[in-house]
Amino acid sequence: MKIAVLGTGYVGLSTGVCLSQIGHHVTCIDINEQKINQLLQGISPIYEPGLEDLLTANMEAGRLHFTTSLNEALAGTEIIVVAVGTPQGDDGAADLSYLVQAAKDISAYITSDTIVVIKSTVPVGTNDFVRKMIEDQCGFPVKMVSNPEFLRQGSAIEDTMKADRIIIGSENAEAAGKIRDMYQPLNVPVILTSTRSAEMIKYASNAFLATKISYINEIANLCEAVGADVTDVAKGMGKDKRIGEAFLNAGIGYGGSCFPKDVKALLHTAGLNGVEFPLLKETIAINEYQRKLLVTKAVKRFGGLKGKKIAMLGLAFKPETDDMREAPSIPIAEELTKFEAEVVAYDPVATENARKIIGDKIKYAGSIDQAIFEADAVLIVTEWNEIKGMDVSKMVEKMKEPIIFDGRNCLPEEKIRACSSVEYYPIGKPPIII
Ligand SMILES: NC(=O)C1=CN([C@@H]2O[C@H](COP(=O)(O)OP(=O)(O)OC[C@H]3O[C@@H](n4cnc5c(N)ncnc54)[C@H](O)[C@@H]3O)[C@@H](O)[C@H]2O)C=CC1
Ligand SMILES: O=C(O)[C@H]1O[C@H](OP(=O)(O)OP(=O)(O)OC[C@H]2O[C@@H](n3ccc(=O)[nH]c3=O)[C@H](O)[C@@H]2O)[C@H](O)[C@@H](O)[C@@H]1O
Repeated sequence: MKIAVLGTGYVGLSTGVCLSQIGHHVTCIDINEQKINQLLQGISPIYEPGLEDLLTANMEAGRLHFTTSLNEALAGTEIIVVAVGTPQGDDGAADLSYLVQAAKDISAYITSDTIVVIKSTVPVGTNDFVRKMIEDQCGFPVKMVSNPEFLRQGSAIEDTMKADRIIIGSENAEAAGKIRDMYQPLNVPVILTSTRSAEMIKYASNAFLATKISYINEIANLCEAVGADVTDVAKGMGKDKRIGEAFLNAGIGYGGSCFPKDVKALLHTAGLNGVEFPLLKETIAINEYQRKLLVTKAVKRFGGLKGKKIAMLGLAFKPETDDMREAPSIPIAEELTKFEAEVVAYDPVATENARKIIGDKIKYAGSIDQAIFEADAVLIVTEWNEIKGMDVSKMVEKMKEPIIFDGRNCLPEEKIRACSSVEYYPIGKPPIII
């Protein structure tokens, strides 16, 4: 099939690469010339394991193309997949301005046979609204399909090629069937729904996962108060198949480009429709509290942070990505500087992106050793393998005081116990003090 993908972010690129990998001819288009120039050289503009290899292989095989030209991408194409950003607007609602522009862009090129697939995460009713917009401009009925994406950054390719399910929402059975055929080589279970249900499935899934995280974080806070261990509690809960083990890692709250904005957008949709949804309000409130928890703990331990050298290990919102959108490291750095601490941060790949957001109110180190040298405390913010694998006994020897606040519960207990002197404060577990 001949397919065009609008947007070369995490979703557009992963979709383009995976559809070409299963034999389709795909042209990806972006308004960002710099991204397209990089892609034309076979360079991925984002850090995503495995992406660049598949990108270059499919380009060399002649199945994957990149352009900034609407005409080149859209003329004569059978399927147009829209994967542009839908960031958070000022009022918490999804900002649909990129989508509206994309709809205007494509309406000049589509025919009555073209299928328009919206893969971006969009509020319920958006497919109907976009269809009307395009139909008003082109003057014939348009075949729309809602096909939300469920990939995670850091495992985008694996998640796309081996998805748990593919949601195809459409009021047009022929269009839905064609999109099912498009994905057929992936051999993944397909669920056919209305467009509105498909749109809702995406938000309901993300909000549920975010709520699961806030729930375990609240249990963690209670575990600390009563002397229980949240890791054991989560393990014990997760073995119940009705609960499941995934997304029960307590920590410093969820971040990233989607959970924070999607939970708020769903709450906004609820409000517009007269549904209060207090559960989601609590999910957000718990997350806000959790994001600052490491600083709260450090302030409690030291009685104040003025002049203390604090090493932040990890900046990206999660490992295996250089994405800093809504990363907990941002409010943590802000809080630490508010308390006049001297902050030195290290991240294996996200430093450049972090510098653009956090700026020079903190220092950036080129290695873990540099960051922790003579530090009064270490705050573990992202559980990169390099950070999990550190030699903790050697590390604490280089610090002024051997104090560690582990926001991801990622350092193995035996490594802590092997230290001759340490104060280790995890989340939702008793501290280890030697
Ligand atoms: N990042 C993720 O892990 C996931 C994101 N999503 C959703 O997918 C959508 C896209 O997300 P990301 O890929 O992270 O976005 P992104 O912000 O990384 O990339 C979006 C791209 O679209 C381009 N763009 C904007 N307007 C355009 C137009 N008119 N024509 C062509 N290109 C245009 C931008 O230049 C940018 O390169 C969002 O709705 C997001 O909520 C869904 C699942 C996972
Ligand atoms: O809509 C989206 O953009 C995507 O959002 C998330 O994917 P992603 O944001 O890439 O990353 P996750 O692995 O879900 O982690 C999100 C945040 O939750 C945190 N988290 C995750 C799991 C957990 O047990 N505990 C926890 O604190 C992570 O540290 C991270 O900050 C969803 O997992 C994807 O299914 C969805 O497609």
